[in-house]
Amino acid sequence: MTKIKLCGLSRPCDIETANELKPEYIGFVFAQKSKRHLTSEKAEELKKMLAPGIQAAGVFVDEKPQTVARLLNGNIIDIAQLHGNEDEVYIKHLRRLTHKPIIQAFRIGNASDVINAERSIADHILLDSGAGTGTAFDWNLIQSIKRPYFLAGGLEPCNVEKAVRILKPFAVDVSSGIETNGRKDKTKMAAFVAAARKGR
Ligand SMILES: O=C(O)c1ccccc1NCC(=O)[C@H](O)[C@H](O)COP(=O)(O)O
Repeated sequence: MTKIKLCGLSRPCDIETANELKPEYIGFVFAQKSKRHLTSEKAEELKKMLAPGIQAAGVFVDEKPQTVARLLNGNIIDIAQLHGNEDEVYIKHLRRLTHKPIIQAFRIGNASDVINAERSIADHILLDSGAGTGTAFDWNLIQSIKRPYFLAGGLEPCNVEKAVRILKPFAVDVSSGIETNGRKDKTKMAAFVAAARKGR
């Protein structure tokens, strides 16, 4: 059954909404240049509010492995989402610092990107068009992928049901599609979760 990840939560009211909607994952963005960037102190405060059973992913872009491991081992996040140029050497290094799971994100522009994603040594792969940009990649490129994946990029309440029904991803991941004027929108979050569940 396709799981749901609501990414880029940054306010207590976003966590309250997530606790009501019960997605399997939420995401905190630690990428320095992101408009959704959170400090570790803020993330810790929000994580304490999060209902048990919802896992918090931390989104990083080429962050020091020690910083990622500190957040994982301190239970501020439960899973690391690597969204930069992190390679096998980086992932092996991070694995020596923590036993927590790792998602590696891939930008899918052609068939070789899909092959690279399938070969990842990370626990999970996430297929995206960019980095929280709200645009979709060509789903035809992943019609015959064998490995389970998080589907991301341009998902919205109006297209997620179809994505789940046709592609049957391990999980769907959304950020821009549940925002209004750069803030998470409770109505859109609820509509997204309902539509994703309808497609299961
Ligand atoms: O959200 C960001 O600002 C961000 C910055 C740098 C790296 C990754 C980032 N976001 C990742 C995500 O929000 C999602 O995993 C995914 O890209 C979905 O984004 P969207 O297309 O906006 O739904």
